[in-house]
Amino acid sequence: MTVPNPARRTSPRSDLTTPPPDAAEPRVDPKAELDFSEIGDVLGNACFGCGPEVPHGLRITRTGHEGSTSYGEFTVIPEHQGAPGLAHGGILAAAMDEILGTSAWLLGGRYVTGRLETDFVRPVPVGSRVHLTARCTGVHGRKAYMEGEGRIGGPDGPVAVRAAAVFIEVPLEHFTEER
Ligand SMILES: CCCCCCCC/C=C\CCCCCCCC(=O)SCCNC(=O)CCNC(=O)[C@H](O)C(C)(C)COP(=O)(O)OP(=O)(O)OC[C@H]1O[C@@H](n2cnc3c(N)ncnc32)[C@H](O)[C@@H]1OP(=O)(O)O
Repeated sequence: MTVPNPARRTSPRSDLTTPPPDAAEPRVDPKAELDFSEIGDVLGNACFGCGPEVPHGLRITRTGHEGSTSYGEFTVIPEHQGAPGLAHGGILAAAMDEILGTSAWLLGGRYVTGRLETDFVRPVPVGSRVHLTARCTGVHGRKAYMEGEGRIGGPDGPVAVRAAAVFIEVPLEHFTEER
């Protein structure tokens, strides 16, 4: 098994996903917390990240949140493989997108991913339970700066993936207008 080189940098952040010096501290909207599951129900459960019955989906379970920090879990199934026996990197990036997005939506706006940066730190075997954590590191205008990680086997397990992102706040029409 490949082990991460401890001398390697441990943050995936580029300048584009680093909050500017005048970014505001994230403030969670208590109403967003209350309405959170309701919004999900209204939009249906077809989400590849969190839909509980999506065939071969990630079926991420949101296990809680504290401030802008949110937690989730999923199990890597054979259909998530890239190399034999190991999770596909795109699957892990999708999982990070989902948990980072969850933390962004806790801020109270409607957010979409503008940029997602990912470090794949160690391979994730099929059958692994991956524990996801995300948080907001700053807000600047419509941009919410996010970071998070996925750990194997438990909340204190070894880090397998780290991500940093910018989510952009969009109006409702982003989702409803005809294309
Ligand atoms: C999302 C689903 C929600 C379901 C709700 C359920 C309830 C909640 C439950 C659960 C939580 C949700 C979990 C979801 C997780 C998955 C999220 C996804 O995968 S979202 C899909 C992928 N992303 C797209 O499809 C975006 C496609 N792109 C666009 O639509 C546009 O490009 C957009 C909106 C991102 C920006 O376009 P503009 O025209 O509105 O705005 P401009 O002026 O270009 O940018 C505004 C600011 O953002 C910066 N910006 C834009 N793109 C950037 C980028 N790629 N990197 C860095 N900065 C960027 C710009 O530099 C600008 O900054 P300056 O205000 O000037 O300082």
